[in-house]
Amino acid sequence: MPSRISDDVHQKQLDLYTIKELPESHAWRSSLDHDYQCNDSLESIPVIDLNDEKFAIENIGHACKTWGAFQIINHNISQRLLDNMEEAGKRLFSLPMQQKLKAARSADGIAGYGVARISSFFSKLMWSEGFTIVGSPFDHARQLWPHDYKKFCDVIEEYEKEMEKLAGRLMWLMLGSLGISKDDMKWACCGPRGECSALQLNSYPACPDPDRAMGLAAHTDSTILTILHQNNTSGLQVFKEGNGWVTVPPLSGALVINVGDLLHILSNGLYPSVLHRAVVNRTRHRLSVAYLYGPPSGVKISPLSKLVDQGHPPLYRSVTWSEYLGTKAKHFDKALSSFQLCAPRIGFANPKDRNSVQVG
Ligand SMILES: C=C1C[C@]23C[C@@]1(O)CC[C@H]2[C@@]12CCC[C@@](C)(C(=O)O1)[C@H]2[C@@H]3C(=O)O
Ligand SMILES: O=C(O)CCC(=O)C(=O)O
Ligand SMILES: [Fe+2]
Repeated sequence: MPSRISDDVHQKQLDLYTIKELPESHAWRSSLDHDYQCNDSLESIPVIDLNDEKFAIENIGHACKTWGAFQIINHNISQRLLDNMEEAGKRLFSLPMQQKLKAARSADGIAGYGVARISSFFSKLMWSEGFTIVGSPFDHARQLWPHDYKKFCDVIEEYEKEMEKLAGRLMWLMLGSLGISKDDMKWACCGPRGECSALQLNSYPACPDPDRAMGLAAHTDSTILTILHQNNTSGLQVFKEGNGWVTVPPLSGALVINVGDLLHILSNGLYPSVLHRAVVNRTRHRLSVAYLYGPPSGVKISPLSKLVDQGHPPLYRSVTWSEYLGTKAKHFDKALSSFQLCAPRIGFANPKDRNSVQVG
């Protein structure tokens, strides 16, 4: 695993839209590096129709076990809202750099504009910029558009509201496929939970040397589940044991669902969190919006008692979301295993370091 690197370069955000040649600071590898290649010839993550709930539960269970990710269609999020969200992201990232920096994420903060938070674990920089929203985007939006922030705030508010409903529904479908009911997990049924999520807007400008660059390095999300909207440009890849890296093709109107580390813990390792990354492209700008869904802040997450017995001891100790996020921020891909109680039954362990920098 890369250890945390603390130098100045990670605080700097270059204007990637104007660079004509890949700088050494962003060159992750030689274009001949086989570890980087992706294997798209076989299969991709399942596409599940939520209109057919009975089939959906079965298919979701299978997808969570085998891929840790799937796409959904007929999810009831309107195309209008997805388009508006994409438009809001474009409007944000196309601002001049000095304007975007007015909403920069502070050194110890979570929300705002900046390089990928996981950058500090790598010696090379990623070919992307991000904007994180936790709760209301009002303060940052006002800094970005002092006279015209309402449009952005309205879209974000509607998007967060709709995503929260969808995330709750998906959580029950995913847990339902393990035989878990609302009675087994009382904490998840309580009232409004606006504070249990974050919205991450990612922008990947066209890159002059995409084979040597990295959009967003391989990681798992520290969530129960993540709902990802990608524009019509591919870039997201998921890692499947036995297959390697597999592209998730953008399907118009579909949303990508990732199993996060907290569902990995809740399911006692039955639904492993998915390792994923974003690669970049020579000609097209890519945009993605991730809705990161977690439990209410005070709730302790541990393997669900229904999934634990003498033959299946709990594999993880309990942890709150904020404790987990803190551990992830410090230890990155060692976070999950640091909560492990004993050796896992299934094949999952910390993946080999697939982000290692090989220059040459
Ligand atoms: C709720 C969160 C998950 C996240 C850290 C954060 O506090 C807000 C940003 C999230 C994100 C998005 C990109 C990938 C990721 C690993 C990162 O660096 O920032 C995730 C974080 C996470 O899941 O740990
Ligand atoms: O851009 C993508 O497809 C991936 C984004 C992502 O993994 C994230 O925001 O956590
Ligand atoms: Fe992610």
